[in-house]
Order: sequence, then C-alpha cells, then structure tokens
Amino acid sequence: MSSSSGQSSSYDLSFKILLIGDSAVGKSSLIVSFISGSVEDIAPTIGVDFKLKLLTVGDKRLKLTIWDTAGQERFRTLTSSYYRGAQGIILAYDVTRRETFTNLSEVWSKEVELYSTNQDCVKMLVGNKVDRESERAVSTEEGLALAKEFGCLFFECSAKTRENVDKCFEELTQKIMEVPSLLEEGSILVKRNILKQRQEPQTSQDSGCCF
Ligand SMILES: Nc1nc2c(ncn2[C@@H]2O[C@H](COP(=O)(O)OP(=O)(O)OP(=O)(O)O)[C@@H](O)[C@H]2O)c(=O)[nH]1
Repeated sequence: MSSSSGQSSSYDLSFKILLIGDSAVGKSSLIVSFISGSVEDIAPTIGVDFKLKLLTVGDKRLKLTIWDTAGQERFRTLTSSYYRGAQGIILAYDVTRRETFTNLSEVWSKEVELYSTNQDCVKMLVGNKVDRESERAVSTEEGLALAKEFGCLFFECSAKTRENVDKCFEELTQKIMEVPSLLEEGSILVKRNILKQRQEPQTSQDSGCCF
C-alpha cells in the first residue's frame, strides 16, 4: 500500500472515514500524523474538519476523506449529521484517561447506533497515546474486550511517535474494501464526483471546516 497527500482528481474509489471520541484523545493528531507524517500540537476542533489522503491499494487509487469531529459536548449536535454516508468510523480513546474509554460505551457507541446510516460501515476502536505507557489507565486486554463486544477492529497507537498510525488507517481501508456494498459505494461516489465536476466550475479542496 502506498500513499500520498495532496491533490489529484484521478482515483478509482472514494471513502469517507469519521473519527469520534472525547475531547483531547488525539483525533486531530492521529489524522495529521497519518496525512503529513508529522506530529504537531493542535488546537481543539471546532465543529467538524476534514482532510484528504490519497492511497494506492493493489491496482486501485483511493481518495480518503477523513472527517475530524469535535469531542467537546457543546459541538455534539453540530457533528451528528456528519455520520451520514461514512464507510469507516474510528472510535478513539486515550489510554491514559479511563473516562475516555468508558465514554465509548456511554456516549460514542450510542451516537454511532443513532446516527450512522450505513449498516455495513466498518468500525475500529483506537487507543491513543501509548507513548505514555507509565500513565496507562486502560489495559490492552480491556481495549480488545470492548472491541470484541462492539464487533470492531482494534488498534493501540501513538500519534506522537506515529506507532501504528499508518497501520490503523490502512487496516480500516483494507477492511472497507473487503465489503462489497462499501466497495460499490466507493465507486459510485467517484462517478458522482466526476459528474459534479462536469456541471460545476472546478474547485480544488484538500481540507475544510464546517461549523
Ligand atoms: N503524548 C501524546 N500526546 C498526544 C498524542 N496524541 C495527541 N496528543 C496530545 O493531546 C492533545 C489533544 O490532541 P488533539 O489531537 O487536539 O485531540 P482531539 O481528540 O482532536 O481533541 P478535540 O478537537 O477537542 O476533540 C494535544 O496536546 C496533543 O498534542 C499522543 O499520541 N501522545
């Protein structure tokens, strides 16, 4: 699997991936770490933000639109509509803050049930900040058990050291491509986009923000 960030209108499949979870678990950092390979200090997300990543998997060129939602409760109602049409959802928590893990059951999995319109959507639990091992408050076994309960994929990673960051996005993408209905959606999205580009003046957008 090879990857690049930036602009290109030439791709075979287009997928939408959404990151959810409590504030400051590192959702934006995971995205930036994956997209640009760098680690920066990031301000809290206001509303919703998205970034694009181009990947090649086998002979397919993929466009991933990765939506970053605000974890802060005051933005919750703003983010609910962004679940629509997602082929992949990452439920993120911070392995050093136990409440961010318990909120996956209390809050975030309920939001997914309520708002996710795609029954076949692939979900992944991601425990972030494993570089802070001495402060760990959630064990790997607990993460695995919850992922099993939710029927999700599972990864632990660090946006800071980039440990497992590429792997978790790549594994999620791979699993999406293994679901025939999602694969079909991915190619329909590309066709729709080509039609739209023919009808509207060309605008190139690598990232954006909605609130
Ligand atoms: N040590 C460590 N710090 C991290 C890691 N990932 C993120 N951080 C830090 O955690 C803080 C919050 O990161 P964000 O990426 O803004 O978190 P978020 O989940 O997007 O937060 P909201 O936008 O409020 O929902 C920042 O200070 C990051 O630098 C990590 O893997 N390890």
